Amino acid sequence: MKQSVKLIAGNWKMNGSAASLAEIEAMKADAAMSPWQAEVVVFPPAPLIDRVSRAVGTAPIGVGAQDCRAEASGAFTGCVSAEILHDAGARWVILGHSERRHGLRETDAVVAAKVEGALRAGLHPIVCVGETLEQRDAGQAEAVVAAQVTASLPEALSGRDFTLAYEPVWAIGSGRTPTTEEIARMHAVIADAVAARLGEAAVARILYGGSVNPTNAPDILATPGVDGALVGGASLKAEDFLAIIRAV
Ligand SMILES: O=C(CO)COP(=O)(O)O
Repeated sequence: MKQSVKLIAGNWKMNGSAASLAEIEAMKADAAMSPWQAEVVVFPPAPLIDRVSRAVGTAPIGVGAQDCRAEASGAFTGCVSAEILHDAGARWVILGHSERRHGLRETDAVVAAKVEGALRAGLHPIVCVGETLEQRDAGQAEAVVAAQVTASLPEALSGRDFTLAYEPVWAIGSGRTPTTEEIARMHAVIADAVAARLGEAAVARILYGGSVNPTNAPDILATPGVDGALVGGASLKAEDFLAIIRAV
């Protein structure tokens, strides 16, 4: 059954240092003041996962990684497996982010293999999909996103709890977002594609990501079919991220 609690995920991307632990402390203080209505997870760069996990302690903040290698171990210099991330304290992993699909030419098949790796290691996957501006302008957005969903989700997800994130490539870091009607429509397309791929019983939380900020978060989070947000830039400062968490 789909979790009714919304998920607010903070993707730090290639930002952060030991000084970022102060943001975790600020989040913990806020959570201790009054309970959040959302599930909250932060995704620091891999070398910070251990320290962030320790800083979180028993606070209601999940910790995840921004990517993993599909294999469990081996001669893959510079790569990190889901098992290693789990050992460091991660319980979540973002897979198929557009900055990896487009910047690093990661294919749907590679993403699907990484999802299997995440499940094997006990990490909860957040699989990202989204169209480019060219694809949107050509009227292909829904077909592109549905095809990404179909090809990025392995059979192994049947009956499992997982998360998808709709992140239009043109909305990431641009200050531009689709209208809430466009977001609602695409989330329905994604839900249909999940059902077609994994069966009617399959349900996943579907997040929206791309230029979410404290101002637009209330409308986006109230949009039908939106089960939370994947936040980039606005997750780096506790003040902004907390405003988005409190918008739920
Ligand atoms: O890519 C994103 C989150 O994964 C979105 O980034 P921004 O919120 O900075 O647009």
